[in-house]
Amino acid sequence: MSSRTVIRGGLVVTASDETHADVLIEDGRIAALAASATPAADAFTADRTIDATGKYVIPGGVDVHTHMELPFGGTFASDTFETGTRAAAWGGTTTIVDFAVQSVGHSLREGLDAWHAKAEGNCAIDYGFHMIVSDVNQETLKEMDLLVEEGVTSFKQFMAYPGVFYSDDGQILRAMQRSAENGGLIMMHAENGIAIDVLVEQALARGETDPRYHGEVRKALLEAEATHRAIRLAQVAGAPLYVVHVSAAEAVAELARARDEGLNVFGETCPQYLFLSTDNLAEPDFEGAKYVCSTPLRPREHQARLWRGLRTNDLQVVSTDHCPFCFTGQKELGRGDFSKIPNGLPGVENRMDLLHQAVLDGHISRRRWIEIACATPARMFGLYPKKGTIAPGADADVVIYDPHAEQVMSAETHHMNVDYSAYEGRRVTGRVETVLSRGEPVITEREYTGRAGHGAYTPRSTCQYLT
Ligand SMILES: NC(=O)NCCC(=O)O
Ligand SMILES: [Zn+2]
Ligand SMILES: [Zn+2]
Repeated sequence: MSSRTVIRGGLVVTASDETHADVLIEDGRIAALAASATPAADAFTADRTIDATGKYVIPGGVDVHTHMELPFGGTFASDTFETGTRAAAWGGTTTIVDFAVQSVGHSLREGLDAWHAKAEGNCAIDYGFHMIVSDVNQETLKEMDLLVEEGVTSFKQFMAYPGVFYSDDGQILRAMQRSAENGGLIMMHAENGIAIDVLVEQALARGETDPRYHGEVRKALLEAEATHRAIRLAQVAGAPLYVVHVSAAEAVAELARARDEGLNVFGETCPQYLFLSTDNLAEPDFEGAKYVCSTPLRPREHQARLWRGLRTNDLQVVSTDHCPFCFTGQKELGRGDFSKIPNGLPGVENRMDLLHQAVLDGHISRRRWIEIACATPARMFGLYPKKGTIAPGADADVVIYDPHAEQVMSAETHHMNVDYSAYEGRRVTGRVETVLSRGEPVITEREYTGRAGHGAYTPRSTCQYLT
């Protein structure tokens, strides 16, 4: 039986437009938009009406960098696909793209199957997968072609974490050459991990064991150097490149230079680099461990360059790199040795709100908010226009957003399965009120009305952002 919902009276904000319009949803998709209070809109009939007067009607967020249940440093990221996707919905995100992991000595297929098994039947919102390639060999390269065909069209490689996820330059070049042929997009963790490991060893030998040394050894110059090297390897391979979790001003400069040269090089940053800094890493009593992630938080001065990059489109996407570890029992593994603190921050629930606050603070425009958090990530990873916009034919992944509601971020009230908030006590204006995923209410006026298993695996086409 056909079901129809109409959202009336809101300001519909997409990456390209802001219009007071009513939105008609039919069978899980956007059926039509019409200017509010006009005969065309009044003609919309529906089983359910949502009053969005005074609110924004925005596309559901697309977070293309999450790590639910990631094994790391002898433990696992604390959000499962069930808890993590529920929290994402609370924060106005309706699609995640998570990272399936190939372990060294195993195939891509084994890794992908394992991640499908973790996610299937458990997600509240739609999801797709990138593939972490940890072991580039002839078989892996062939498998990359098959994965692209079946909708896993992006591959993460690491210039960091020697002995775990690390690929050397030859392996990176080979994977890039393959992606130049098969249409895949290489996502790069750009830090010189070999040099960093030397600095880690030297710091520990000097007795520098506190969390703040994590930030000191993972130098901005070593992020910039790796970013430069990745760009030039991609150029030699004739492949596009997407650099993940960019945090250093010097790395943004490398991306900007390459883009000025006309290369298909893209960059993502994350809220933690825009809103947090080495001040957090230096918090006493081991509290700084809460902020250990890689690339690391940087001194506050880097933030202005990141915001500028977002405005000038030298950075195109803000995703979360959501990779939560509880302070108790997980981050504590690194007491007395910062290199044993599991790397990662929680944030899947906070991204849309923090970026809305950035609109209010004058860093970005309202449409740019939607562009970097919804539309471009969808385009970059082959999900557009099904995801990332509000237009006829798109999935009805829609958020009713109250731009005036005040909230204080806190672990007391968040829904992520982690015992601290990286933004504890931060006041922001703006809050998600209602969330639809393919027309189904997941959050209804700040009550969870979704269900594990509603979220569907979403195969992706290749990158739609190439020039
Ligand atoms: N970023 C981080 O610290 N943890 C997750 C793994 C990664 O993205 O490198
Ligand atoms: Zn990474
Ligand atoms: Zn990550």
